[in-house]
Amino acid sequence: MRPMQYLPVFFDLRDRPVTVIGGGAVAMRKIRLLLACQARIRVLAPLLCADLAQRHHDGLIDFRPGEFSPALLDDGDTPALVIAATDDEDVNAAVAAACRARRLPINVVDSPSLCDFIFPAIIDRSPLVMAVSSGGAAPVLARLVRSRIEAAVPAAFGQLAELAETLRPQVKAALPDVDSRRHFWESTLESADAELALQGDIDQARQAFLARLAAPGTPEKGEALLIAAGSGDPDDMTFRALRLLQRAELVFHDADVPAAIVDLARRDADRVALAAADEGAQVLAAVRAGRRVAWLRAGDGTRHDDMADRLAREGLRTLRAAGVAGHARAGL
Ligand SMILES: C[C@@]1(CC(=O)O)C2=NC(=C\c3[nH]c(c(CCC(=O)O)c3CC(=O)O)Cc3[nH]c(c(CC(=O)O)c3CCC(=O)O)/C=C3\N/C(=C\2)[C@@H](CCC(=O)O)[C@]3(C)CC(=O)O)/[C@H]1CCC(=O)O
Ligand SMILES: NC(=O)c1ccc[n+]([C@@H]2O[C@H](COP(=O)([O-])OP(=O)(O)OC[C@H]3O[C@@H](n4cnc5c(N)ncnc54)[C@H](O)[C@@H]3O)[C@@H](O)[C@H]2O)c1
Repeated sequence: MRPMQYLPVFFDLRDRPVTVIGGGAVAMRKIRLLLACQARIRVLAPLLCADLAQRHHDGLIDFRPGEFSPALLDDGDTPALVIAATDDEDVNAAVAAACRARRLPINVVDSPSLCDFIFPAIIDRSPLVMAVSSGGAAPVLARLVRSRIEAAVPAAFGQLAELAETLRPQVKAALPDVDSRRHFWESTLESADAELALQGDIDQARQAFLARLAAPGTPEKGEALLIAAGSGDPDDMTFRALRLLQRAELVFHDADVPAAIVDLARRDADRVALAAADEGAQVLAAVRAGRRVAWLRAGDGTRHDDMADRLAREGLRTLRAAGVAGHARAGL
C-alpha cells in the first residue's frame, strides 16, 4: 500500500495571522475558508478583486497594497500559515522560497511541489468537520467524494455533535472511567434517541440522553422503522428514509416494493418479503423481541398509520419516514 504523505490535522486558527499573497478569485476561495475559521487575514497584492475589496471595506481583512517582497514576511507578526495565490508562477515560487528560508508553512495554490500543506475538500457541519484529500493525485475525485459524504451526513449531525458537547461534563461526572464513557457515547449516538436530534428535536433528545445516563446498561428496546418507499424509484428516497432503512438489522417489505429499494438496506440486514395477509404480525413480533426492524411499504406512508397506532399503544419506539421529499413524518 502507498504510504500516507500528508497528515490530516485540524489546526486552530482563531485570531492567528495568516498571510495571503495575491488578491484574485483563487485567493478569495481560500480566504472564505480562513474567515470561517476566524483567522486574522492579511492580503499582499497590487490589487484586490471586487469580493475581497468588499471584505476589506467591511473590516474583515487587512490589505497591504503592492508587489510581494520577502521582507513583507518579517514585520514581527509572524504568520501561522502563508498562501501564495498570484497569477505569476515566478512570484509564487519566490514566495515559497522565502517561506522555506523562514520555516513558515506555505501553500501555493495548485502547485503541490511547492506546498508544505495542501487544502482538502471540506464538509463543514461544525463542530463536526470532514476533510477529504487525494494528496494532489485527483482533486476532482476529492470533490466527488465530498459530495457523497455531504449526502450521507446531513447538516443535523452538527447539532448532534453540539448536543454531545454540552452534555460531556455531565457524562464525565456520572461515568468516571473512560471505557464506560466510550460505551455510553457509542450506544447513545447510534440509538433512536440520537435520531430525535437529527430530526431537530434537540430538547427531547437531551432529555432522552440524560435518561440513558441515569440508567446505564438498560438493554436497547426494539425499534420499528416505518418507511414509505414513495414512488418506488430509489432516486426519490429522502436521506432520512435511507438513514432509517440503514439502521435496520431486519427488513420486512411488501411484495410491491421494488428490489432496488430493498437493496438499499445494510448488507448484513436480513430481508423478509411479507404476504399481504400478514398485516404486520411478524413486524410486531420482531419489535417486541427487541430487534431493530424496518417495514418498507410502497406509497406515501399512510399505509403505515394503523401499525404506528398499534406500536404507540404498546409503548414501542417508532420512527417514520416517507420516501418522498416533503412527506417525512415525525417520529412518535
Ligand atoms: C480540494 C481542493 C480544495 C481547494 O482548492 O480549496 C483542491 N483543489 C480543488 C479543485 C480543483 N483543483 C483543480 C481542478 C481542475 C481539474 C484538475 O486539473 O484536476 C479542480 C476541480 C474543480 O475546481 O472542481 C486544479 C489543480 N489543483 C491542483 C493542481 C496541480 C496538480 O495537480 O499538479 C491542479 C491542476 C492545475 C493545472 O492543470 O493548471 C493541486 C491542488 N489542489 C488541491 C486542492 C490540493 C490537492 C487536494 C487533493 O488532491 O485532495 C493541491 C495539491 C494544492 C492546493 O491547492 O492546496 C478543490 C476541491 C474543493 C471542493 O470542491 O471541495
Ligand atoms: N480562477 C480560477 O478559478 C482558477 C482555477 C484554477 C487555477 N487558477 C490559477 O490560479 C492563479 C490565480 O488565479 P486568480 O483567478 O485568482 O487570478 P487573478 O488574476 O484574479 O488574481 C491574481 C492576483 O495576484 C496578484 N498579483 C499579481 N502579481 C503579484 C505580485 N508580484 N505580488 C503580489 N500579488 C500579485 C494580482 O494583483 C491579483 O490580485 C492563476 O495562475 C490561475 O491560472 C485559477
